Amino acid sequence: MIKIGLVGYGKAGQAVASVLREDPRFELCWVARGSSAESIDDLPVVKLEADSFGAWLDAHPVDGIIDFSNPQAVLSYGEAVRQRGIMVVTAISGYPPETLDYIRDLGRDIRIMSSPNITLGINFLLLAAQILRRIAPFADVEIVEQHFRDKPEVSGTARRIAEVLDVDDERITSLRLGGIVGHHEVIFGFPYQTVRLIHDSIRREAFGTGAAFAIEQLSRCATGFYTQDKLLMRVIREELLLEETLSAAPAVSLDSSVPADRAPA
Ligand SMILES: NC(=O)C1=CN([C@@H]2O[C@H](COP(=O)(O)OP(=O)(O)OC[C@H]3O[C@@H](n4cnc5c(N)ncnc54)[C@H](OP(=O)(O)O)[C@@H]3O)[C@@H](O)[C@H]2O)C=CC1
Ligand SMILES: O=C(O)C1=N[C@H](C(=O)O)C[C@H](O)C1
Repeated sequence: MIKIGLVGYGKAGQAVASVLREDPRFELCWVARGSSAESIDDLPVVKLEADSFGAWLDAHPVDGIIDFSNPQAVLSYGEAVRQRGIMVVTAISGYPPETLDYIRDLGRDIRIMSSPNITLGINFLLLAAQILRRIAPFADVEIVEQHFRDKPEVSGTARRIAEVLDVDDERITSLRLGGIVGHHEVIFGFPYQTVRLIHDSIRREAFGTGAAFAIEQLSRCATGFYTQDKLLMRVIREELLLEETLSAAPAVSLDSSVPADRAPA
């Protein structure tokens, strides 16, 4: 069982906590918050402060941390987890470049995954979009992202899509309306056809299942910096390799009277 500490218990963190608590592979041990240490249900809560977090980790040891707080938190817990070899899945979407550099540096000593969108659906869309971009670099590309009314910044997901497709952020259109959890659409404009790749996060629990996938995959990885699309590609590659191995395996006769090379396919 993987023991987890959750950093951030806001809109996303609460949904992630509910998914983790229902999954028998994990034990959610505690929550770190920014402003209060009031307990949540039966969960221990700590106010995240750099100078005391190491002692908290020693008293409340975990195998991994999942971060749905804000871009500053990793600067408060990074060295404490580095010293203890604790793996990290951070889902923060708006890291400044220097903080991303710090996270990559943490990857020299621990397993750490950082992705602006942790859903499996978006990371599959990223892989599909990159394939289409490679075979049709001449196509026009536009990106649409839609989120709940109060989301202040352009989605980190949209910026990541623009980055991997090598298109300018000016091709991103952002809409803010109602309670939309997260909608992303990549539109490829060809002369005589249009391809639309669309992903909708219907409920924030989608971020919980993505985080569960990430921390479980990360527990099988070597020390290093990872992204969710790389962890997903790792599983796809393993599956394809397994399929290739199985299909290349010689036919095996279960009937000793029939030579293996004559066994039915
Ligand atoms: N990668 C992905 O797939 C997703 C990423 N996100 C990202 O996750 C982040 C949080 O989103 P959302 O839940 O909507 O935001 P909220 O504002 O609802 O929640 C943020 C939470 O972080 C806590 N927090 C703030 N500072 C600290 C700190 N230093 N240490 C610990 N906790 C802290 C706050 O705790 P308190 O209330 O106690 O101050 C608050 O509860 C955003 O960056 C968002 O972009 C969100 C969804 C999906
Ligand atoms: O703030 C959110 O909620 C989300 N933020 C991420 C982003 O900025 O891309 C991911 C997801 O769309 C939800």
